[in-house]
Amino acid sequence: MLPRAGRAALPPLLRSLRPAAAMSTGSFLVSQPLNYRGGARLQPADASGSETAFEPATGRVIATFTCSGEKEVHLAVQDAKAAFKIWSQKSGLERGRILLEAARIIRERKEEIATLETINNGKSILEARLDIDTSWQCLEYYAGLAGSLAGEHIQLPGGSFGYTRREPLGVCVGIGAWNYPFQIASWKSAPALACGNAMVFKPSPFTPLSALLLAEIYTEAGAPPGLFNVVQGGAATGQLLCEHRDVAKVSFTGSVPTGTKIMEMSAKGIKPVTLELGGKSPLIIFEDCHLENAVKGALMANFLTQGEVCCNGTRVFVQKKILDKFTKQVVEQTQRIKIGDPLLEDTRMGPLINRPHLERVLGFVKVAKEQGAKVLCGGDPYVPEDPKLKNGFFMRPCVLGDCRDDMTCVKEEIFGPVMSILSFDTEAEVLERANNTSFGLAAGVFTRDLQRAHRVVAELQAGVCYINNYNVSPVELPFGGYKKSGFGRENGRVTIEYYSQLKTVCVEMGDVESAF
Ligand SMILES: NC(=O)C1=CN([C@@H]2O[C@H](COP(=O)(O)OP(=O)(O)OC[C@H]3O[C@@H](n4cnc5c(N)ncnc54)[C@H](O)[C@@H]3O)[C@@H](O)[C@H]2O)C=CC1
Repeated sequence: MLPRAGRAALPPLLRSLRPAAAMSTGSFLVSQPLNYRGGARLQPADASGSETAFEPATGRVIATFTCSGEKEVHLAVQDAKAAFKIWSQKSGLERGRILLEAARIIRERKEEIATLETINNGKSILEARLDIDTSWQCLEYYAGLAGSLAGEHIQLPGGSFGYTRREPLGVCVGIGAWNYPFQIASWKSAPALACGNAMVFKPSPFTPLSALLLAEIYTEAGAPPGLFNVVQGGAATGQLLCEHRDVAKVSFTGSVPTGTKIMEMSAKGIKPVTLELGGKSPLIIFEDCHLENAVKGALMANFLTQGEVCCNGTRVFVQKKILDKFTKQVVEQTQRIKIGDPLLEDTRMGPLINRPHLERVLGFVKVAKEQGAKVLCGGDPYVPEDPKLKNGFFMRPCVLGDCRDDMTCVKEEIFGPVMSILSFDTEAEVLERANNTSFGLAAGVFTRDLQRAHRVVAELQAGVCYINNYNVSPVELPFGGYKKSGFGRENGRVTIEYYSQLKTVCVEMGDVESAF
């Protein structure tokens, strides 16, 4: 392990954030630059408009910042290129040691990072802490793999041989969504850096803050300046990154329409892409399930992070015999979810990300009603008693009954706390209906029949399947989608292949046998 830096050596924002208890809902304001380049925070060299970030719980503006223009994007990529030269020459073990130190710092500062995440995203502090846990675990996991990255030795006739080298790609770009800001930055950067790449990361303009902490932590852990840079901005800045000629790869998390554009832009430069896109995942509850677990699973599948989760199992198919019992329990438990100040320990659901998104989600509920669905609970705006939260973007979690496959709420990704319950009779029927979507991110099945569980999962067209649980994401397991939910994977050993390339070296030990 590297020696620990003392408190006095901390970058300014980290100092200003401590202790986490000093930050409370309604008080935090950002006053420092939000770009990070060459190992320091700075204002971008040029601008391509500006953006505003909110505290969703209060509706307050907490940051107004400049979006990076062409010059700033270029400088960030050049800094990353310079760092890549140093970093890619290090052994895997040396890189792993720095990642381990960064993981240790994240663990040590978990409370302040989680607090900042909650203020900027709105998710409950309980969930934000879990996000930070999966983040440092991801760094630890790839730190462990870094030292074992290797090629192969292949014997050829006459004593000749070949070998392969697993080499990094160069400067990788990460573009993130707003629902898991710190975790997305960690899930992209950890495997990228472990393989010897450098990264320029662009967070969502809704959640620009926590990626800066990760950047500062990498520097504090001993990464060369420029190894992990942050540029702020929206679509225009993202586009500049994707189109930059010195960028070797783009890893994107976000919506299908933006993913399509990323792929088109990357195609022009023949750049590999990883796309982690949206979903409309099925959760199938068979009558022989452990009902209590299935109910808990359905809530986990729908209401984490206010339902703003790509892999949520929002189409809940329930076998007819247990439909009423299951629905009753789901509704009771949903009504008990405590909504409010996300920094309070007992809050289980915070506000949605912003007002337009809240209105969009409420609009889906309205259309569902018009199309014949029954609102069994929630689905309306919520105003907490605490006066400072009166302008927050809260709604009550919603369970929709009497849903049909042709309803908008069953077909489209809502990205909010809205569960649609559908009934089914047979396994064959439910499989066909579950797969009848252009998405394929995740799927779940609850049953006590072991053979049925594996048979059903084998037929489900989804990149991540759960048996008797939902929405757990151990970093050891690959995560990613089928169909329009994207391709490439994050987490797990396989992700090394998405951040590295193989060089084949052919060695002749005899004379050249020429055809001429
Ligand atoms: N599969 C997965 O792992 C996850 C997928 N998502 C998906 O993300 C979506 C919600 O996130 P949003 O931030 O609203 O998605 P979005 O697609 O609007 O934005 C995602 C990111 O792309 C950037 N961007 C937008 N236009 C761009 C362009 N033309 N070129 C380059 N970058 C551009 C945005 O600034 C942001 O950083 C949902 O569909 C959700 O399912 C979210 C989290 C995880």
